[in-house]
Amino acid sequence: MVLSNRVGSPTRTQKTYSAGKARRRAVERDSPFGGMNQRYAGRVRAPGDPANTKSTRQQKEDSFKARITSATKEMKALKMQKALAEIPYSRRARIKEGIKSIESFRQFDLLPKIQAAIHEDALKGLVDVKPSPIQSIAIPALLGQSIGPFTRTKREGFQSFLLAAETGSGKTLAYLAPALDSLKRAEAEDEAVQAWKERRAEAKKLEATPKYKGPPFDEPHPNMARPKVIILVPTAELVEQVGRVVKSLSHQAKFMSEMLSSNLGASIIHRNVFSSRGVDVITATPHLLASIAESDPNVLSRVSHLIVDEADSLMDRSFSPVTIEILDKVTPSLKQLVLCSATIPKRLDNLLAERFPDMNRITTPNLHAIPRRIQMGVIDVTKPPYQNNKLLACHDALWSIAKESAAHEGPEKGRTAVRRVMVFVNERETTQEVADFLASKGVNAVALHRDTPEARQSKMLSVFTQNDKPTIEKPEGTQKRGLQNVQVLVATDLAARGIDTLGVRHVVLYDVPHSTIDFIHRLGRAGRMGRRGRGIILLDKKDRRDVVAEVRESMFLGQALI
Ligand SMILES: Nc1ncnc2c1ncn2[C@@H]1O[C@H](COP(=O)(O)OP(=O)(O)OP(=O)(O)O)[C@@H](O)[C@H]1O
Repeated sequence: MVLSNRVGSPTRTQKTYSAGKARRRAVERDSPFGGMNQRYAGRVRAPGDPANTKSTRQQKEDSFKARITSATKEMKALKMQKALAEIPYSRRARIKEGIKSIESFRQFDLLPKIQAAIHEDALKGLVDVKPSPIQSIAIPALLGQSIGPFTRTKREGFQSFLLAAETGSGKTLAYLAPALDSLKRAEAEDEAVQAWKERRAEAKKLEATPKYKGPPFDEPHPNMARPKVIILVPTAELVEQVGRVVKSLSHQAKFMSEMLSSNLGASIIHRNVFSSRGVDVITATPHLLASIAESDPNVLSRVSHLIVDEADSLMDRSFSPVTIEILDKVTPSLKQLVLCSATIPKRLDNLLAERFPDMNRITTPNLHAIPRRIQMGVIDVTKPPYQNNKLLACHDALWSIAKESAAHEGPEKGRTAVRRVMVFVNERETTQEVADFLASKGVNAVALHRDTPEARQSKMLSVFTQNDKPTIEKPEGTQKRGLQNVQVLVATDLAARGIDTLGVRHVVLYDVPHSTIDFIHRLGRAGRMGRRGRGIILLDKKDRRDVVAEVRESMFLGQALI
């Protein structure tokens, strides 16, 4: 018995069979049904194609690459309504390289008082402060300084910019610092304001003397009710949030700011904006500002900087008429228009290309990618023990968060950290249903939606925006007690845009979001500015598993969603 040394080679029958198979395949490929039921989309080469002369190895490599690209394209085409504009990876790499050279805010041509306000007020308490990627690119570009990946932009008419960066990446400071810098420089050159300041300083000195009996200084400020910088945001909460940052910078940088939202009563708005004090910066919702401008057109007569934060919302169908109306009114005096957003939906992309073809688009390398520091887990609600009971699954998700927190020994013995969790749903009605169910199980849960009174909305959200680390006495034993250390806000997309939820590490996606844009905004409430975060998504039978799988894969690979 001798073993054959040709055991690896195909037999004659096998050879004939393979040749036949190859021939049949070639015929099928050219038939009207060619290309169907194939594992990979192949490429039929015509005789004489230069690719035929490539080495076998090269051909194999090419076909592998083609297979991967076509498989990825096919997969991407399947999903998510292709809602987001695509940004080529070559451009992202170029920007990433440019950012490396920026290590400190001191590298920017910002006035010393603005630098001081950033370090000592806006980012107070943080050590080793470094500009975030969007700040590294946007601040020099808006200042017209040639450092980083963007070169100096041309200055004629008004300049327009789009700042697009991930959620929680410091966009507010990226647009505020250059706008305030420009405001202070213009003020230094404004003779009327300087003369008024001198007169006021003298009058104040006089008023401080004990013998002075005359009237107090009440000469109107030259900028009375005529702001130079306007920041538009979509909701009253954001007016307060952004307005607070502006106010914090105003102490050192010395300017006057106001907030306009329906949360503040109409009389307060009237008293503040039309008082004899000047106002330099206004943070407002578009509708309120437009209605004030209607009664007094002078309000918008000297605006040099218009900032549209959350531009993907403010340029959508419901807001865009009023946003554009304000833009048209400020255009004669405008120097810079800045649109700011965490996502560039295709619709916004097209609108900008049409209306502002010369817009400077400033995007970060990781735009549209959910950071890898956010983990996402999935609970399949169709499986036991849930049997399509989503409410139960949501309760269990919170239970696992509570347990994880209780297991973590905090700095104080016998105490456990309180976890603030945001649960996002698609429909307003579901918020109350979920909150009521959780409350019936002893969870501290509240519902927030468009019908919640605005003052109450702010109060609810304020718990989740605090950057503190509350603790409670460590619960023992029963499940009910275990859930005392979670605080839950059940909300619609209303709470998903722009709110700086620094106190949130966990987000539960009760419903699968309608688009990648909503995925980005909702998951973006956790893991802000370099922090870690966790998302849990509940999948029921009507949900698109392929979409969720793809989002998870993109998150794992650190790739942009489309
Ligand atoms: N350079 C920095 N270093 C550390 N923290 C920063 C820096 N810049 C801003 N922050 C902090 O990061 C947090 C998020 O900033 P901000 O709200 O501006 O993010 P955003 O990009 O506007 O988010 P969103 O897209 O959700 O609106 C804030 O609490 C802010 O104080």
